[in-house]
Amino acid sequence: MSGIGKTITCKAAVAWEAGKPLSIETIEVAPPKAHEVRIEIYHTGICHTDAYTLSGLDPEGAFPIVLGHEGAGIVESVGEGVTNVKPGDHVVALYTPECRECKFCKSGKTNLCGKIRATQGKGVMPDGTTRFKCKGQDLLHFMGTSTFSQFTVVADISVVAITPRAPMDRTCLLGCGITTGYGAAIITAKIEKDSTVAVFGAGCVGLSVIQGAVKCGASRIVVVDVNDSKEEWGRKFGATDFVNPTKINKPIQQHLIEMTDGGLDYTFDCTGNVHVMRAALEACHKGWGQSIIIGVAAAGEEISTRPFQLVTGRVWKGSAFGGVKGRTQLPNLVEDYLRGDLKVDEFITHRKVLDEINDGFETMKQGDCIRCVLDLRAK
Ligand SMILES: NC(=O)C1=CN([C@@H]2O[C@H](COP(=O)(O)OP(=O)(O)OC[C@H]3O[C@@H](n4cnc5c(N)ncnc54)[C@H](OP(=O)(O)O)[C@@H]3O)[C@@H](O)[C@H]2O)C=CC1
Ligand SMILES: N[C@@H](CCC(=O)N[C@@H](CSC=O)C(=O)NCC(=O)O)C(=O)O
Ligand SMILES: [Zn+2]
Ligand SMILES: [Zn+2]
Repeated sequence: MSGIGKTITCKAAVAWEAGKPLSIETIEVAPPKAHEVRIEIYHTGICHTDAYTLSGLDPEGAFPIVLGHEGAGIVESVGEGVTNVKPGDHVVALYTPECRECKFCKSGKTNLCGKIRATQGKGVMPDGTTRFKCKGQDLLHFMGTSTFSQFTVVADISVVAITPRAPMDRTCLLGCGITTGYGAAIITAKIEKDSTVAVFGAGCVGLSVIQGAVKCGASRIVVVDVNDSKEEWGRKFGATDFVNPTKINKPIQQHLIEMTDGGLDYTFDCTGNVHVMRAALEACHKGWGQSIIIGVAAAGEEISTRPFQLVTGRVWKGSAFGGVKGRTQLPNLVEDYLRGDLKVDEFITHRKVLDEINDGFETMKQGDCIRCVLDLRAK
């Protein structure tokens, strides 16, 4: 019997309150309203941003909520007026939507879309309500995606159809970490051939920056990480050098400047640590070096440096979702992956089922985890 137009009951990992483990619950997922899409999520990655919001340090974090934003699945049903996807389409959820109509989308200058950002940040659908209920209580949505549920509802501008030839246990990772780092190198920084690059933090995002830097023809790619095991990871993706900042007897920026005849052309913060962000900026070459902040820092954290660093030509930038316009550009990344031009499988170090999601969060805190992919349908 078709469930179209009806409420679906399924399993989800619910974050009832900050700092507590997630709870596997049976929840109700209402049908999609106009310009909304209900997706059966097959696979989702766990990203550090999920842990950040769960920790209570996200100023936009509110509870109870269904977290998760790195998900792939199949469209179950669509609301009135949806034209970009249809039931049966294989899709990736987009926490950075693309409406193609707002000032941001039309600017040609950014991938940030303004159409639903305000409601997304409040954890509700564009009409101000939620589609999730558990034990009679409304649950909030997260980043417009909420992929830690077997079914979710998203705005139609927050989803992109991709080829069904691509396995969803891999394409889910294009919903955040890989796309973010790769795009930050290629789209945000636009690294030129023969450039020198330093990547601070070699997790999924940092390794993806390395992958992008290699694609752009960087001549030298230095990984800076506090964990020595990240040297091998960095080299596997094409890094040429590794420095552990805890094992040198001078500030890391000074060390890098000495290593590279005055500093790097491009540096990337992939840690979320504001002190690392400062070091990354100050490790840039005078006159032209650019530092791109990707890491997410906790509420109350601020960056600082001497203005002289900017006066003398260093540039500080940020990047969300790698500057990638999801509906327009994500299908091409999937094709790149299928052609063997984009590494994705290599990032998956752990696999778990939904019931094991809290182990997945614990695993993520260990240095040997790059990405843990959850299968939401397996037991
Ligand atoms: N802007 C955006 O669109 C996005 C931002 N993010 C953010 O990007 C950041 C990175 O994500 P992800 O790759 O998943 O995270 P990971 O934790 O996997 O990677 C971060 C790496 O940085 C290392 N590290 C920690 N402290 C330092 C330090 N002081 N100097 C150098 N290296 C350090 C960590 O080592 P160890 O493991 O030992 O702690 C780890 O290897 C997070 O803040 C995340 O929230 C993620 C996706 C999208
Ligand atoms: N609510 C958070 C915002 C954290 C943040 O910067 N998120 C990134 C994506 S992180 C993905 O894993 C982002 O896209 N930012 C742009 C945006 O519009 O949110 C906070 O306030 O810290
Ligand atoms: Zn993420
Ligand atoms: Zn828009």
